[in-house]
Amino acid sequence: MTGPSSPSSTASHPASAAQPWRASPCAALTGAVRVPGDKSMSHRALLLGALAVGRTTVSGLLESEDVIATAGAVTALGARAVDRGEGNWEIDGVGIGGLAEPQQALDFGNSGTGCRLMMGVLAGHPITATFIGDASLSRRPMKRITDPLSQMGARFAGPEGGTLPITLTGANPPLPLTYTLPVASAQVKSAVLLAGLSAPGQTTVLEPVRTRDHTENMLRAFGCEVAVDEGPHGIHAVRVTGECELTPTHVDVPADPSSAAFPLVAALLVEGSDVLARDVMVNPLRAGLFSVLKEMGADITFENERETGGERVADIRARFSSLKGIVVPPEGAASMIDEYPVLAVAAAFAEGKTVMRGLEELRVKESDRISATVAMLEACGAEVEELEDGMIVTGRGGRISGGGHVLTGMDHRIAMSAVVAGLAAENAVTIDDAAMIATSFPAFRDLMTGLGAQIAPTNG
Ligand SMILES: O=C(O)C1=C[C@@H](OP(=O)(O)O)[C@@H](O)[C@H](O)C1
Ligand SMILES: C=C(OP(=O)(O)O)C(=O)O
Repeated sequence: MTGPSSPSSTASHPASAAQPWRASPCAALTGAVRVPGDKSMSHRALLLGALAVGRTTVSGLLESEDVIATAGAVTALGARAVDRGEGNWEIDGVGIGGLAEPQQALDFGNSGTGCRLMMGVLAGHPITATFIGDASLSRRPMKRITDPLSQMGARFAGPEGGTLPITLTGANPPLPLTYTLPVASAQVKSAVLLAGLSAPGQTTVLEPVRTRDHTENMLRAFGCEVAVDEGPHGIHAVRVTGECELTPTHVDVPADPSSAAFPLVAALLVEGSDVLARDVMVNPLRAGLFSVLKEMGADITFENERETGGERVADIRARFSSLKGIVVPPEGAASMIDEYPVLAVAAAFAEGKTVMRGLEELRVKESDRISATVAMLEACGAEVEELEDGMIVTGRGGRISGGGHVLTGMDHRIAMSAVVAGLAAENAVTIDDAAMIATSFPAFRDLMTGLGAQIAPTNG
């Protein structure tokens, strides 16, 4: 690919804005919290709202940097996303095919989901748009998206390696496609389905391993027919029929299980703790962490299980527990893909070996999350072995020493996991930069200190 030169100002967090923190051993964490709205659903609510005809309303939208980048892109494309305060948003949708060419490059900051799903949306629009992001997003692979969307007729210009900046010219109309996912990725699945909305006929994504199905669920809520069936060898086929009209609706976004993981794991590790996380989305394709922790002996209970807006929701209670190491089933990786860094922290406090494999995808997240997690645990005095596709953590069934300094590598989940380690370890843990936490969980420190955590900015 050839195309635009590197963006001039895409790093949302220049080095000068680094925010070093110290997380110190604390007494019991107690209380009830409501972590912010689910990130995956928030991106999708904005995108489907933009593609509907008329006004969609959203409550509980996650107002983090990643999601705000998507809201900005939606508005730059002519579908106004308006903040009505306290997580309530309105999106004035322009209909499938109705988005306008943006005046400037679309900057997705640190967000793989926003960027990749929007590529799918715009692949079905006869317009040209340039996608840029911060240093982390500019390293992440985009060929996984541009390959299927090229088969649908979209054109891409960008660096040979298939990274941002990329200029996309949409197809008019795109061709329907049947596509087998080469990696277990809900972002790739969603990009193809979203492009398929503009295609005359049926677009099918074949999933050898099931991934989060929020795009499918939310498309149904907007009145679009999505068929899911299980074929030979357990391969799931997800089909959308294009050229439909999306009807505006109200989306109520439940709390994000990937964010709830941090206070809940901290409660398991800090002696005497008892924490309740309210309204957490527990879609089985997202809730793998909680099953694994229970298998490790965690005292975790789902209370008040119910359904909200097409998704299962529960209040989750976690109490201090003695954990034991297990072999984490690799086939469940997609259902907890963002939770491995904090699971690895829990494993470091468990008795015995926890084996985590089948995690190649972790190498292409905001950081190389296998290397970054291993380095984090080593800095905190834990025993860990890095594997090509995962890691083995050996715990001694008690507190780890802590006392280390963790490099977060522009990765919010490494930063929050290191904080959890510091709260439960024998000695404080410092992190070089907490700034990225705002990409998914801006209120993290306030929420955690409200439970009794000791987390403070330092002078570096
Ligand atoms: O579709 C989504 O909302 C997401 C899918 C996952 O990425 P992959 O599709 O790359 O696995 C996950 O890591 C990301 O945080 C959110
Ligand atoms: C991988 C993540 O997000 P994204 O791919 O949207 O950047 C994450 O939030 O852990």
